[in-house]
Amino acid sequence: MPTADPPPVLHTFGLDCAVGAGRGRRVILRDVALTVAAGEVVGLIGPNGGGKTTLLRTLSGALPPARGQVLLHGRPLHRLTARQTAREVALVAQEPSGELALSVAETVLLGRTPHLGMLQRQSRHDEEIAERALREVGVHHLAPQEVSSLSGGERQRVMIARALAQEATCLLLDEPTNHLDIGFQHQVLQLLRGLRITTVVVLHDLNLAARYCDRLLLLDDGGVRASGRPDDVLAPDLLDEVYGVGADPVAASDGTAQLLFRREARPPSTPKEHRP
Ligand SMILES: Nc1ncnc2c1ncn2[C@@H]1O[C@H](COP(=O)(O)OP(=O)(O)OP(=O)(O)O)[C@@H](O)[C@H]1O
Repeated sequence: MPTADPPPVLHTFGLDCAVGAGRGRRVILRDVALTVAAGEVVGLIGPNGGGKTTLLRTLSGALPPARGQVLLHGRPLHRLTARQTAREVALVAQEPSGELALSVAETVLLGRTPHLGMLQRQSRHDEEIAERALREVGVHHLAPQEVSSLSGGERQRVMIARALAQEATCLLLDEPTNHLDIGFQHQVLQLLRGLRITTVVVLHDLNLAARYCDRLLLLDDGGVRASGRPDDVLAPDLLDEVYGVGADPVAASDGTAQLLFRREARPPSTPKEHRP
């Protein structure tokens, strides 16, 4: 008997995403269709306030869907316990919270928490996984230092190491290249690609998104404006419409398509319908 293909790691249908509660509740995105297969790297792009973080938080289970569902390995995310979700999904938020008083080593070891039983302490095995994650991200030398003493870029890499220590099957990263110098931006994205873990990553740099993502989802005006291969999504006409910036595609020496942005840009405060 033929075996059925495994379900995608992430799948949404009829998904509306909202923030706030009660009378302050606001639907930010409507009808988001997203399917992420095992090992794929999908980039979320779009202008400020377009809903990238809101979608990422909904995919992580931190925000409940306003409508529709998120399926994780074919199972409705809202039916999983926080612990079950944390074994499968690691979210690296834009700003770390709460870990600043801990050392780097302790922070990364926290990534093992979903794998421990009640009152169970981390074992040597957990410490080895945490040490490997620190090495993979190139911050092993910072292990004894307090997170509060790190630079923005070092802190960012520690948070990625913690996500790796979590050994989740799906990584969700909100602007992981924020604060990183150009060398580390490429290093971190190369590392993520090399891990072959299913990844959804918010990126503002469209050239990094083109280079490192298999597919892109462009969020704007309350929904998905385009999705598909980077070459298709990063079409100059669409970028002009969404960002108000002219872009010329050029071939990089390694053959990947990159964008050269023109200097003139429409003022971002001009509503789109009134732009020249
Ligand atoms: N808790 C909240 N209450 C009310 N509005 C919110 C809340 N969180 C986010 N928003 C609003 O939701 C919209 C989408 O925000 P979101 O952070 O998802 O956008 P983004 O695409 O990640 O933006 P950026 O590129 O600037 O990080 C914004 O208009 C934002 O002000």
